[in-house]
Amino acid sequence: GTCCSYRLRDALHPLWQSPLSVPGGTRQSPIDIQWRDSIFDPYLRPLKISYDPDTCLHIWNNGYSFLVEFEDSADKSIIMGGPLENQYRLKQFHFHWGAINEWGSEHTIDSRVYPAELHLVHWNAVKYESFEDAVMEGNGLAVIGVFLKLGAYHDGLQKLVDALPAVKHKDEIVEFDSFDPSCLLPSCPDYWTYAGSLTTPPLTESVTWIIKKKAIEVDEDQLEAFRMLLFTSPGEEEKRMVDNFRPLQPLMNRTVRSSFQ
Ligand SMILES: NS(=O)(=O)c1c(F)c(F)c(S(=O)(=O)CCO)c(N[C@H]2CCc3ccccc32)c1F
Ligand SMILES: [Zn+2]
Repeated sequence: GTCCSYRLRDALHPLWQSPLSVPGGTRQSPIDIQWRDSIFDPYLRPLKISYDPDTCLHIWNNGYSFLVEFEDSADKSIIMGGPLENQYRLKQFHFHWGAINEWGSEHTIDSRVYPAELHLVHWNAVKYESFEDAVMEGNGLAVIGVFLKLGAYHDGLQKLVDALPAVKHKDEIVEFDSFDPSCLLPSCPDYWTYAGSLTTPPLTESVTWIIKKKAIEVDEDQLEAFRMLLFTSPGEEEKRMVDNFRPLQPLMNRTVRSSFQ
């Protein structure tokens, strides 16, 4: 029956590329966000997001996920406000997803798992010279997380979905232009925020996480398109790119703040 295959699936599902836990880590990600334990912070400002579609460079399968990278040599695609002291530049966005719709997101809300999660990765270009420097600093990065749930077809996502066959294998890359990722954000401004880490190597504790309360809806075919990507290079034995999420990490001595009551 399906139940045992789930258990089997769970037991077999490959550990995400990063170690389960980081020795000495006190602010690791992802976490389960308990809505009732989050604290409304009236001093949290609205998040200001301004992306320039002309900074969009290419879409790339790097063997972990597929990502869309942006030209970040100027303050063209930026976020500010919210919990952030400075302006952060968009570097890339990528997704995490499961082999089936029952799991796939990295963060969870009251233990609810979503089939996928979008991450928009930004770096503090006011304080640091480069993304690589910012990755090592406590206030270096800001990642916006958006949950994807099964529902209506998502028009904005389709341009990405249509490009995926061209990056089926690891290290395939294609030009991708004039895409504005704000079309992937829910219209509701509400978010949670907490101090965390990258969820892939180098797992540095340099991320201010901003997790949107509202999920965006995508349809089954769009989710399935993610699952036809491969972790493997051409010529290697094919391994489907699925379950590329890190397990939940302990909250330890952290508070999750909400921008809403
Ligand atoms: N969930 S997450 O937001 O922590 C996160 C990822 F999950 C993820 F897969 C990637 S990656 O670029 O695809 C793989 C390399 O780490 C990055 N990329 C970042 C991490 C390190 C690094 C170095 C250069 C460019 C981008 C990144 C990432 F920030
Ligand atoms: Zn991610």
